[in-house]
Amino acid sequence: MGLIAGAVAVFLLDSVFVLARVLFSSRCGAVDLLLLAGRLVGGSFLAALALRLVKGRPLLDVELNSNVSEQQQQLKRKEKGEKWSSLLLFLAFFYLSACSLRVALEVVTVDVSSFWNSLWVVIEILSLPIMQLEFVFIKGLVEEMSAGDGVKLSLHEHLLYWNDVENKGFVECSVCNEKVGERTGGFLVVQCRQCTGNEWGHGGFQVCTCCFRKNARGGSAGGLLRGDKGPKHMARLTVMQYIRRLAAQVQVSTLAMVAISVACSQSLNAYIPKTQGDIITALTTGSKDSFDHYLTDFACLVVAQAVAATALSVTSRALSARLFSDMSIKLFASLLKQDIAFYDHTMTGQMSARLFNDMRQATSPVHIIIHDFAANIVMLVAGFVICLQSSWRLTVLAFTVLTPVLHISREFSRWARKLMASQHTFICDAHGCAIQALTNIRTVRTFGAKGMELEKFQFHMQKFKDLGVKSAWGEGSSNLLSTLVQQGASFIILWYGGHLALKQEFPVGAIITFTYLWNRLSTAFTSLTDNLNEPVKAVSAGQRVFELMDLEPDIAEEGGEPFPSSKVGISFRNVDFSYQCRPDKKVLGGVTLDLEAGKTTAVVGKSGCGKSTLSKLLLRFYDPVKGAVYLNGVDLQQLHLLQYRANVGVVSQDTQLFRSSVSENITYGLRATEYTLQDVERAASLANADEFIRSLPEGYNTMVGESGHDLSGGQKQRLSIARALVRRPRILLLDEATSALDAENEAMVQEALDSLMQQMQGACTIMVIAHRLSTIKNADHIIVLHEGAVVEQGTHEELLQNDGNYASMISRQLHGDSGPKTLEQAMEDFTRLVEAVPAEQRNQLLIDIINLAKGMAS
Ligand SMILES: Nc1ncnc2c1ncn2[C@@H]1O[C@H](COP(=O)(O)OP(=O)(O)OP(=O)(O)O)[C@@H](O)[C@H]1O
Repeated sequence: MGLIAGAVAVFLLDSVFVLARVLFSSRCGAVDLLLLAGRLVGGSFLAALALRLVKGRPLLDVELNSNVSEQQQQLKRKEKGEKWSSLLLFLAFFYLSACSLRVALEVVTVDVSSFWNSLWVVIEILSLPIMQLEFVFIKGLVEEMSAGDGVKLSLHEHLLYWNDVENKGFVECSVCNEKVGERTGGFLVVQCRQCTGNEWGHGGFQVCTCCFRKNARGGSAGGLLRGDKGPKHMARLTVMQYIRRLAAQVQVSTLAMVAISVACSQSLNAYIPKTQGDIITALTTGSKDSFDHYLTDFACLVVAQAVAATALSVTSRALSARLFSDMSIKLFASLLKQDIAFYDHTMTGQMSARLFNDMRQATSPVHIIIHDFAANIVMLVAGFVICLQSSWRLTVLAFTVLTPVLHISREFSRWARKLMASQHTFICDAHGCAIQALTNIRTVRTFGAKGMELEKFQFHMQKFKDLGVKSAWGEGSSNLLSTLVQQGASFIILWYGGHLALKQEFPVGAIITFTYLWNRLSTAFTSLTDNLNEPVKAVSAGQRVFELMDLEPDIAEEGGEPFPSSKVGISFRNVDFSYQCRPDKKVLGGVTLDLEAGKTTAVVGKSGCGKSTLSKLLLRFYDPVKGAVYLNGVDLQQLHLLQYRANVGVVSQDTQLFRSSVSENITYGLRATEYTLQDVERAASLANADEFIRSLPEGYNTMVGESGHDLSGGQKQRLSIARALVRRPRILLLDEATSALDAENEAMVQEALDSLMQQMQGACTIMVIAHRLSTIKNADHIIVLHEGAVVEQGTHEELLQNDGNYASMISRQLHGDSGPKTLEQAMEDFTRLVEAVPAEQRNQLLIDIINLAKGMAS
């Protein structure tokens, strides 16, 4: 409605101007009448559009084949409407620009000595911005009318319109971050036009019908932003909001210093041509006193301007550096504190791209905002005032040309924004591809997938290049047009000002002032419009940076009850759990179990039955979808998570090491005051790792390569066991990882694990995901998981007697999957087993086997 009211008001105002011109101007010739008629017709057209809009009728009723779906009809209507609207807008733009120039040329020749003439001139000058406003409203209405019918989706407050993805190939869905369009299977996209409605067309809300449907079903759709409870949506930033947020990161005193230096340096810069003009005028009139006076002023102004410009440069650079560093720290802190569900859905490349590329892009325009925006705006305002002082006629002429330049630049910036958004997506894809391949380089080489990875990278870079070339051509044409229009203005100044000067009606110095100033103003204007894209580009990067900086995890690590000092028992009660990316697959269903305080509980079951998921819930990487996990009767969600995790020791299957010394890897996460060197060596000895660590070139100070690639699997496991031991945990989670190790390493790791469990026995509550019979058998309690449910539990003997899942699992372990073996085969296996165990442990092995056999016989 605002658009309609504005359009009608502008139309009425313009009609008044046109009528006043026809009635009161004695100079109205044929051309003027033609132009005036055009303005009236344009205005009527505008009013007609407004009326059609009020009646709710679309601008173009497109005849469509009745076979096509309603969605496709809307899309086609919109496509056709957009073509028509581009043509109409092009015509309106040229027509109104011609009208403005004609009015300006006429106004400057009027003699303003009489009151009526002056009044007429003021009215005509006021009509110039009205014409521009008329264009803005025509544009708004045409775009609104040609948009086709919008749809109302529950996830957004405004009407959404079908978005034509065919021209670009794809767009990114704002909800699920997926690329949507013909390249990805043709899901349709809807877009909010009101949210995109700011002047740079920024802030698009695009949602694909695929993800919207999933979203409506409460599914797992969602983009990068998510917490433990599901996807999150952040409001889109507008350019002004982005600038305000950037400013909020900076101290007020720094901002004030920058503002003062901008104001001083630019107003002095605008005033210098005035003094230069005055010097020339003093020369042409032969006034020595004036000449000396203006020359002294000139010298003082130049020095003051240089000092102010230096202050500006120093403060703005210092501000950029400080902003980049402060914001990077905040973003990294935010990336570190997210829920595990967030990392499950995010590629490392995506996160590092946000931390480095987006951060650089988001903060880089600070320099541009200060130097090209603030400085140029001050220059334009100060210059405009000085221009008006020198000659209002020349000012009217010159500034009439500026508005078309602004429109051309704005149109280009809209187009370029779309290209840049696509370019950015391709470069992020390429980046993600490269990081993934380099992180997993050994797998890539093992599977001979080098060529395939390169092809994927090439595909994205090729797209990036194509869009870059297209953008370069567009920029070139836009520059050509702007330059021609600008130089046209310089020509008009010289032509008109020169004629006045020849008639002695205008001081030569004023022409010089005007020409110098116009050069500075047009440079300021060009640089302002050239850089219009920069904040837009930065807003998308800023959006990505700020939304991540604002993202709060659902599972808070701080706050809550302290860890109890007594022994801890853990119980799962009716726990249901599914991972967010596979919401339909229930990984755990109604799990109820107890890990008794100070006892060892073994969890056994087939691969994929949910054993590791249990330990992840225990670490509170995720919260159960239903039910709860209790520690001494207190829900884990009520505990201080950092304190809780500090008391849990973990030995997992995939040991992750960092690029630092062996001892730093063992004490990872502990502060220097929390351990001594003896603690580290003791932990390493108990973990069977001391000997191999001492054989390394620099012992405990040897640097471990990235991801520990220069250590064997067994050595890494033993370091991980030492890491768990040195923390003196009260809860221990062991994921027996012996399958990937050779016999010798396996024996050593097992020995280390046994020693770890022995050390912790009694003082520590242990949950072990067990594969080895001796570990299972020695556990105080055994829980058998099958397809996410607890199917049996008890001691080894009790479970064997049950003759259920556990008994058949043990039997499979002993006999292999191919059924009972012959006595000879069994003896061969037995001999191999005995040989694999270190000599000093063979007796124990034989005793274990005899006990087991007795148990089975009874
Ligand atoms: N982050 C995840 N996102 C989605 N699904 C997952 C994730 N982690 C595990 N799963 C799935 O959950 C199920 C249980 O996995 P879990 O790792 O708990 O099994 P497991 O019993 O420990 O298996 P294994 O003994 O082979 O380690 C599997 O089907 C697995 O594919």
